[in-house]
Amino acid sequence: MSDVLDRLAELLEQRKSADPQSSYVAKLYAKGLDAILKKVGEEAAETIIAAKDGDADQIIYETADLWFHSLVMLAHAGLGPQDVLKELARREGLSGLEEKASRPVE
Ligand SMILES: N=c1c2ncn([C@@H]3O[C@H](COP(=O)(O)OP(=O)(O)OP(=O)(O)O)[C@@H](O)[C@H]3O)c2ncn1[C@@H]1O[C@H](COP(=O)(O)O)[C@@H](O)[C@H]1O
Repeated sequence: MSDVLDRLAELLEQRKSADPQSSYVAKLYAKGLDAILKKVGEEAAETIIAAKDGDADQIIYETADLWFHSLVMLAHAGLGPQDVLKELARREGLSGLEEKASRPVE
């Protein structure tokens, strides 16, 4: 499934040189970092409301909006989904170590 994130990240890179009139993402880049962060904030709030309402379809829809705008924010910072996935993988390794460390010595 991370293929979807990689393909989207590549598209977001291409949009850095696209015409803002022809693309939502190019328009967002043209507006700048504050506009991108505003969208991340709005989508986070909409995701929270959807989760409170408990409607599964709406939770998925709003989370997709939040992930998408977070990917735009990462691309603006010269980063991508693989950077975040690497960090999660690193934590996965860490939690394994913590688990082992907390096991009683036999
Ligand atoms: N995944 C998305 C995606 N998710 C959400 N959105 C847009 O994000 C916006 C969500 O904002 P809102 O829900 O607040 O709706 P809105 O009121 O229309 O938005 P604003 O005008 O307030 O910004 C909508 O305009 C959606 O169209 C997306 N726009 C683009 N993509 C992907 O990005 C690719 C490149 O898009 P373009 O740059 O438009 O070609 C597309 O092929 C898609 O794969």
